[in-house]
Amino acid sequence: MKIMFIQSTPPPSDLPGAPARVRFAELCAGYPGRQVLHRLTAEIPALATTALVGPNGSGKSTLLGVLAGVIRPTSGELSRDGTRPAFVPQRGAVGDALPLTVRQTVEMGRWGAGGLWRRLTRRDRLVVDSALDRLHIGDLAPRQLGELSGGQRQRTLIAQGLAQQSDLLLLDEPTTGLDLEAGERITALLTDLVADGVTIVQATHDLRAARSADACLLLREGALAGRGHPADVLTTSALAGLWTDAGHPSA
Ligand SMILES: Nc1ncnc2c1ncn2[C@@H]1O[C@H](COP(=O)(O)OP(=O)(O)OP(=O)(O)O)[C@@H](O)[C@H]1O
Repeated sequence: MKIMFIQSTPPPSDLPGAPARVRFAELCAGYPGRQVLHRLTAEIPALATTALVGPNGSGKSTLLGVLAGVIRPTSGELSRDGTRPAFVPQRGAVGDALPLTVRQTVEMGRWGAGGLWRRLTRRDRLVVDSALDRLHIGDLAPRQLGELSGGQRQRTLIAQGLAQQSDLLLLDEPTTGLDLEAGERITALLTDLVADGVTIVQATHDLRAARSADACLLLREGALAGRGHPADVLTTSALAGLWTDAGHPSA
């Protein structure tokens, strides 16, 4: 898919030698009456993990929304070939009170393949089983979402994303609020998914997770404050400058 608003030169590569899964140039986007993203030019390398980092309100979720195709750019150029992206929302955005089991939650990932509430096919059920296994939550399948720990719920949401069988997985804060071990398990899992052919983009306040990514986009007030390898982007001085007034991310 390619949306063109303004012609501009292609952006340089964030991972030298790596093909891009998504490119955008001079991209502007936001909400009615409120522009949030200002002239972003970057690319998301294919078969790699990219971390979107920045203070609260810097536009990370909005950029994920643009990449997911649910927020339409107001100007600029966006090119995202390949399958429809799968979006994994913030854990907190999924209500505790929803009367859904883990399995039903993962099955919702198949709705896009054939519409709401349709009967699942045998193939759908196999895809769901495989996503549950991949996230090691097969034994939790009958449990209610509201009974799960933060890490278990996060794995359920990622399984729902995997069930969409997209080659582009967009995650909003997948490790934020988890303890060290649960966060590291999620990070390791995302790395494994890349080896399976998936391109990962995650918005995160978790600097450990961001530093283990292959590429990083640093946002400040909706503009790009840095892009490239996390070691080059997430420097002490860059972070100190960004978070002076905005509180600190988790180291
Ligand atoms: N639905 C909306 N309508 C209007 N403005 C919005 C909407 N969603 C977010 N915003 C505004 O857009 C700006 C960027 O928000 P966004 O959620 O993209 O930031 P973020 O970097 O993901 O923040 P956080 O780290 O707190 O999740 C904020 O000023 C926010 O108030």
